This record gives sequence, structure tokens and C-alpha cells, in this order.
Amino acid sequence: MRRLRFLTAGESHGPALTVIIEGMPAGVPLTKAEIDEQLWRRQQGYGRGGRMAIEKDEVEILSGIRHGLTLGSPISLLIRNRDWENWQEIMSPHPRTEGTGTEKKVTRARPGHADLSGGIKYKHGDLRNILERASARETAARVAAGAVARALLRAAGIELVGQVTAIGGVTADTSDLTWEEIACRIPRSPVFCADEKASRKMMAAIDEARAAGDSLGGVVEVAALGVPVGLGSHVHWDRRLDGRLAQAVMSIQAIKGVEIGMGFLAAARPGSEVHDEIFWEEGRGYYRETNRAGGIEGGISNGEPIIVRAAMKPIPTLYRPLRSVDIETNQPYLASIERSDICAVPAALVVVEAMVALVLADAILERYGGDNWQDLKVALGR
Ligand SMILES: Cc1cc2nc3c(=O)[nH]c(=O)nc-3n(C[C@H](O)[C@H](O)[C@H](O)COP(=O)(O)O)c2cc1C
Ligand SMILES: C=C(O[C@@H]1CC(C(=O)O)=C[C@@H](OP(=O)(O)O)[C@H]1O)C(=O)O
Repeated sequence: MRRLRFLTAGESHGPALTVIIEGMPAGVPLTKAEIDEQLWRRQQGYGRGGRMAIEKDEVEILSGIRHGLTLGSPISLLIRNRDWENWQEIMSPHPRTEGTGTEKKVTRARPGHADLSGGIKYKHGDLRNILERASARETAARVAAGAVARALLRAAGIELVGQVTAIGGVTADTSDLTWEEIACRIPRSPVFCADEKASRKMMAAIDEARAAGDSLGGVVEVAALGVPVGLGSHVHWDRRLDGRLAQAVMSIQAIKGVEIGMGFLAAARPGSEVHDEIFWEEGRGYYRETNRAGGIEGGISNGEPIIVRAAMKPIPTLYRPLRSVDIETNQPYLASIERSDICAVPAALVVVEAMVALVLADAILERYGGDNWQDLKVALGR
């Protein structure tokens, strides 16, 4: 059973996003400021569009936290959409009054979005009824939930470090840097990349894509440091930690590939270059000199840093639009674009971190239990 569960709600241009997080032990220190910091990070990143100039994401804590400590009750959080002001009539929950409103239905299905399949599945002639919820605006609520999970991980001695490793085919080389060095450099880079030269090239690639009316995807990498041995299990498919991480990360809008450790690269290498040899030393215990497995063997964490990589496809809405069909007339059209991101890979990194945090916090609670932080601390041996 999931120990830490969360459920988000909210439309992209509705009044607000909400999230309920259930299963946090009592007594974990958690402040509004640390949730807001993660929300702020998600809004940064070179290549974003006009919407980010409107939104200033900030959390309102509705329940589950008192005087800076979790209560053990459901935590509910709210993030208002500033853009709602401009969409009140279009997004009104009330029945339409005859003869009012000039709103046109969205009938032009955008390639790369949920529009067409969602419209067919839910029998919506107005594709806005699909796109509002399919939008990655929802990731703000995931990041707020992730900040709650991060608070538990931090208390348990686990830290997450994330970096963008590729944008539009420009790849970073950070192989000579430690995770601590990477963590120091990331906030200074507008694309959250620790390789300064690659950072500049990535920004130039985004500028080029913008000028060409195109968009770019990329690759992000998250490392979880300080994870104890034994999270997840080999005994069932849905208890394997690698499977749980892959599902959570793949569920993020526009993520099309997830790797743990060497991932796809391992398929091309002989076994002698893929597996991590095991050593033992008095006082140190078991250790490995390499971490090609990315911290998980047989679905169980092995004590090495957990390394998760995710590939994001380019943003599907292009200023030089792709061909599609109007579902009312079945006639071809070329869309006119009002605004869109060119590249949201840095934002996606923050979302991947959030999903990794939620899975690891759930796995910690599964292994160590604890209704309150004191019991959990004892179980963790801290
Ligand atoms: C942080 C973030 C921002 C995004 N911004 C946009 C955007 O401005 N325009 C757009 O067309 N898609 C954007 N996307 C991607 C779409 O939400 C996503 O491709 C779409 O919902 C279809 O889902 P799928 O790619 O997972 O199939 C964004 C994704 C993320 C993670
Ligand atoms: C609002 C966010 O991302 C949005 C995700 C998104 C999409 O189609 O996924 C489309 C854009 O929204 P809009 O159509 O209102 O310009 C992005 O700005 C956000 O990240 O907070």
C-alpha cells in the first residue's frame, strides 16, 4: 500500500490548483518558504513563454501544518492562477446564459497534445475541456507536493541534486564534478546546467529555435544522495523501486524516456563494463567503486546514489505550426499561436525532482513506518 499519496486538481486557466498529500508523519519541520522556493525554481529557466510572466506561484497552506510542523493529518495546498482573472468567463463553472458570451469552442486539435484522443474519449466537442487539465500547469501542484516529500527526505538525511544534461542535442559534460559542486553551480545557470560552456550553447540553441518558430526538448538528471539500503523490493513488480520511479517520472507531461543509472547505454556494453563490483572493508562495510546501476539492483536501493534520467520531447505547440484538422469540419488548418514555451527542460527538472522525492518518501515510510518523526528517526537510526 502507498504510504504517501497525493492527488492534484485544477485547470490551467481555472481559479487555482490544489493538492492533498496524505501519509506524512507528524512532527516533520515544514515551512511555506521551502514550498515556495521549489515553486519559484519551477518557474525559472531560459526559454519559457508569456504565461510565466503572469504567474508568481505561491502556496497557501490550508491544512496539515501548524507552527512549522506537520500534524500527521492530510496536508492540503492551494496555488492560485493569476491568469484566472483573464479567463473567468471562459472557465466559469456556471451554466451559460442564453445569448451571452462570445467564446468560440476550441475545435482545432494540436498535434503532440491530448486534444484529439481526449476529445474522442470524453466526447468533448470543445477541446478546451481536455487541454485545460492536460496542461503542464498541473506540475506546479506536483512540485508543491514534492516539497513536502523533500522535507521528510531531508529529515531522513537524503538530499536531491538535479541538473539539465542536454537541450536540443547540446550535451553537458559534468563527469569531473562532484554532486556537491554540481549543486553549487546549478542556481547560477539559466538552464540549470553545471557545465558553463554547454549552458551558453543551450541558450543559443533555444534562441535559434525561437527565431525559427520551433521548440526544443532535452535530458535531465536527478541524484538522490544518502538513500539507505533496502528501499523497494524484488518480490513484486509494483514494489520494485526502479519501476516506481520510472512510472512517476514518465507520468510528467512531455517526458518520453526514463533511465536508471547507465540505462540505454548498458544495452550496448559488455557485462564487465556495466556491473558494479562489490568490496568490503572493516569500518566501511560493503561498497562499490562504480555506480553504473544508479543505486538500484533487483528493484532495491543498494546504498549508492540513485540516479534517474528523463528525456523530454520538444514542446508540441510551435510558432511555425504543424498541420492538423478541425474536428468540426474535418478540414485542414494551420493554427495561429498566441503564446507557448520554446523550451521547458529546466522547469521539467524541478518536476522530476518532485516526483523522485515523492516516490522515495513513500518508500521510506513503507520500510521504516512511523506515525511521527520521533519514531521514524529511531527506525532510521538517526
Ligand atoms: C514544465 C512544462 C511546460 C510545458 N509548456 C508547454 C507549452 O508552453 N506549450 C505546449 O504546447 N506544451 C507544453 N508542455 C508540454 C505539454 O504539456 C505536453 O507535451 C502535453 O500535455 C502532451 O503530453 P505528453 O507529451 O506527455 O504526451 C510543457 C510541459 C512541461 C513539463
Ligand atoms: C502554465 C504553465 O505551463 C503551461 C503549460 C502548457 C501546456 O500546454 O502544457 C502551456 C502553457 O500555458 P498557456 O497555454 O497558458 O500559455 C504553459 O505556460 C506552468 O508551467 O505553470
